[in-house]
Amino acid sequence: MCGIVGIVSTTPVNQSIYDALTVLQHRGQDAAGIVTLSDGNFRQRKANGLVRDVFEAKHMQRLKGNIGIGHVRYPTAGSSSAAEAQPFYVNSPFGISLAHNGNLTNAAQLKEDQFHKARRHINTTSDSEVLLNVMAHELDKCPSLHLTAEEIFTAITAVHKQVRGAYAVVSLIINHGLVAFRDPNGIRPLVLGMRNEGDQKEYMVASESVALDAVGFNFVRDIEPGEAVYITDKGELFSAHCAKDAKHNPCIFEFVYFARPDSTIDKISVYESRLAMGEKLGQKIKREWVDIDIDVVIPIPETSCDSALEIAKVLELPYRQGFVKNRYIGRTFIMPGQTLRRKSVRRKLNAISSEFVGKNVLLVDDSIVRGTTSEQIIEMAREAGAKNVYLASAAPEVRYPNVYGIDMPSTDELIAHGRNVDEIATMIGADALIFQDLDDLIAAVSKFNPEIKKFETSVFSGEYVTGDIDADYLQRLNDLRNDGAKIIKEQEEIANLEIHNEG
Ligand SMILES: O=P(O)(O)OC[C@H]1O[C@H](OP(=O)(O)OP(=O)(O)O)[C@H](O)[C@@H]1O
Ligand SMILES: NC(=O)CC[C@H](N)C(=O)O
Ligand SMILES: [Mg+2]
Repeated sequence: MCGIVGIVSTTPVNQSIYDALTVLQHRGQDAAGIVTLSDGNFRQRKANGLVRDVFEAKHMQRLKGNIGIGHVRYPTAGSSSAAEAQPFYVNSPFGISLAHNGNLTNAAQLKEDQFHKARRHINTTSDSEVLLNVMAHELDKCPSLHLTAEEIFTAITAVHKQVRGAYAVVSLIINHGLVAFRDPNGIRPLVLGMRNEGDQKEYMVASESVALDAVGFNFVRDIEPGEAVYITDKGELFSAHCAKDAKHNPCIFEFVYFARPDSTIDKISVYESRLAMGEKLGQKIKREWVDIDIDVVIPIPETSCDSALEIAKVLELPYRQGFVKNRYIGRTFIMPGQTLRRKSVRRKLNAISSEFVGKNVLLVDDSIVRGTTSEQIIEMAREAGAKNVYLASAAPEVRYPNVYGIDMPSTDELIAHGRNVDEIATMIGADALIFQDLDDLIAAVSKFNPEIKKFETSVFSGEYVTGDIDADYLQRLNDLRNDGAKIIKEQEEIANLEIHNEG
C-alpha cells in the first residue's frame, strides 16, 4: 500500500505535505517523494527511505510553492529502485506530476498501447508511470492551451475506460492545479479535506483522514469511486463522476491491517471496525473452544491491540500487553524480502516473562499472512515460560494473491494456501489456532456503513472485483514478483537509476 497526499493552499505547502507523509508512513516505508509547483515549474525531491531520511532541510527549502503532492511507497509493481519512487513526471502536455496508491492489473498492455498508439516510451517498470502516461495522452487530445474542468473530466473518463485495477491518484498539472481521482471500484481510499484561510478555501486530499487531522484540515467527505476532483491553483473546486458503472468495493484489508485506527474510511471508523472484529472472534472462541482453558489474552503489537482488547472483554479474561514493541522498527509485513522480515520480528518485539510463566496464553494477531510473525512470536512466548500457546487471527485465512496494491503476489508464500487450520497450527507451533470467518469479518466492517454491499476480499475469497484476473494472470504475477524473482530484478534495475534521479 502507498500513501498519497495533495494540498492546494494560500501559503507554502512543503511542511504540511511532509507532516502528512509522516502520518501516512505506515502505508509505505520504502521510498518517499514530494513535488511542489512554484513559478510555473515543478520542484521535486524523492528517494528511497523513510520520510525523515529523504527530506533534509536543504530539500525542504527548495520545495517552494503553495500547491504540491506527496507519496510514501510500498512497491507492488516494478522494482524498489529509487528510479521508481514517486511522484512521477511527464513534460507533455503542460507538465504533469502524479502519485498513485494501488496497482494496475493491465499495466503491461497499457505500456504497449502507449508505445504503439501514442509513441510514448516508459523507461521504468512502474505501473504508476504507465498511468501517468495514459492520463497525459488523454489530456493531450484537448486542443486548447488552458484546459477547462470539463476537458479534464473527459480525459479522466477516458483513463477509466482503459485502466484496470486499483488506483487512488493525486496529480498536478502546471498552470492548472491539482487533479485527484479514485478507481471505479473505490478499492483504495481517498478523502477530501478543506479549511478556510480568511475568505479563501484551502483543500487537501489524502489516503486517510488521519493526514487531514495532522495538518489541520477538516474532513469533508470520501472521494467516491470513479469520481475526479479538480482544484485549480486559485482554490476553486470542481468534481464529477467519470466512470459509468462505478461500484463501491473498498478493500477490506485496509480495515484489517493497513489503515491507522484513528482514520475513517468510507464512513467507517477503522478503530471501531477492529473492535467489532474482536467481538465477533471472541464469540467464535467462546462457541468453539469450550474445552480450552485460557488465562490471559495478549496482543501481538501493534495492529491487533484493538481486536485483542475486545476478545478479552467477550471472554471475560485479563488483557495484558505481554510484548513490548521497539518503536524504532517499522512494520515488518511491508518490508521488502523475507530475510529482512524474519530478522525484524525479534528486533521489534520482546516478551515480558511475568505475563507468560506457567500460563495458558491466547495470542491475538490481526492477520496471519506468511506466518513470519506468528511462528516467531509463539516461540518467544514458550521461551518466556508459557504453558500453552493459543493463537487467534482477527482475519480469516489469507489464501490468495493480491493484485490491488498489497504485495502478496505468490500463493507459495502464503502459509494458509492449500493448508487447513490444523496444518497451519503445526507449522507455526500453536497448541490451538482459530481464524475469523469471512462472513463475520464482513459483518464487523459493513455494520458501520450498510450502503457498502460488497468489499474487495480477494485475499480471503479468491474473488477479484475487477473481473479480469484468471489463473494465467496469477501465474505470471507469481513468476514476476515472488521473493526469488524480486532479488534478481533488483540487481538488474540498479543500472537505470541514474537516468531518473541524480540525488
Ligand atoms: O504473517 P505475517 O507475514 O508475519 O504477516 C502478518 C503480520 O504482519 C503485520 O504486522 P506488522 O509488523 O507489519 O505491523 P504492526 O506493527 O502494525 O502490527 C500484521 O499485523 C501481522 O502481525
Ligand atoms: N502499494 C502501492 O500503492 C504501490 C503503488 C505502485 N503500484 C508502486 O509499486 O509504486
Ligand atoms: Mg502485526
